[in-house]
Amino acid sequence: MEKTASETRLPQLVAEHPPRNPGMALDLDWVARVQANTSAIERRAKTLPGRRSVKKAHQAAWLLKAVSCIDLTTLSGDDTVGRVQRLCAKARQPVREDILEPLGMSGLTTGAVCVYHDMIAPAIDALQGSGIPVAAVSTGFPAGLSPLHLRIAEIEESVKAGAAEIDIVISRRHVLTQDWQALYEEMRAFRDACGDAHVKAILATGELGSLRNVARASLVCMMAGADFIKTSTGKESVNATLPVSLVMIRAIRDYLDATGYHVGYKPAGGISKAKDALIYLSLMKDELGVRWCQPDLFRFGASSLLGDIERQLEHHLTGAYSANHRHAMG
Ligand SMILES: O=C[C@H](O)COP(=O)(O)O
Repeated sequence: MEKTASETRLPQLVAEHPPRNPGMALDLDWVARVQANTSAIERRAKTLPGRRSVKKAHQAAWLLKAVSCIDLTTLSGDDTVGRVQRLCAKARQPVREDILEPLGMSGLTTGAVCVYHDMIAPAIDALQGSGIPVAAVSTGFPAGLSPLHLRIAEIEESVKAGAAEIDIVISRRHVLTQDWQALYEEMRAFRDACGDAHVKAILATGELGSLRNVARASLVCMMAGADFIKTSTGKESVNATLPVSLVMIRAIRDYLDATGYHVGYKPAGGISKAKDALIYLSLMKDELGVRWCQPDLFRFGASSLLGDIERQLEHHLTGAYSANHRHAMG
């Protein structure tokens, strides 16, 4: 990505939103044709961290871009209203004013706040007037093994409670047994239950066995109307990785080429360093273009990334790092 200065400068916001992916009939021949060359993908992924993805002069702008793409997340059994309120305050003002002002930035927020169903109402209250959407994880997150009718009812409840985005988990067994029809029908039912709320399909890629399965599951979920495909719940032993990201991003590109519809991408789980955020953004730019570096088509699912980005921005301005407690998350 290290090209001319104008190419590496932060792209201006594009106002127009592409139409929502309506999905299409399940095309099993297309699914069967999908392959993934694991060694080539892993080779390419290995080169990504070594590259200086963004010129130093433009790093602050890209880090601010990364902040606007974060689904600021808390998904813990011990979540409380107080914790969610503090997280929402952070989503409204993700970076301290004294850091933002010299960078000429105001009105920056995270892309969304992501919580369990019970925390939707407190999050909506705390985000009132900010325009920040609440995303809810659903369908028996993280394993997705509760009865189908309960998983669908859970989506409906969360939409009724005001979640604008629903992060569903797929049944991994449908992928592991290559039952694409079952995966398609499940995803279609989830999408229908979401109504106007956007649906992110969590593939739990660390449990899918192969990159080819990741590619095929990505395609089937897009055919069934997923607005976003997302790597992980953050609870698997392997979460977002660069090889998996390459496969999913290329599936998004193939789907765009074939249908004209834009599907978003959300790597999630274990992304906690600013430098990793820059690698992901530069990967999106290289593979799909700058349009996919905006929050309606790209999100990070992350609970601790924001703190490191704020530290790096402060370092960019002052040349020094402050203590972690100055960048508390909630
Ligand atoms: O979807 C978001 C993930 O659960 C967050 O994972 P993390 O806590 O590893 O950042």
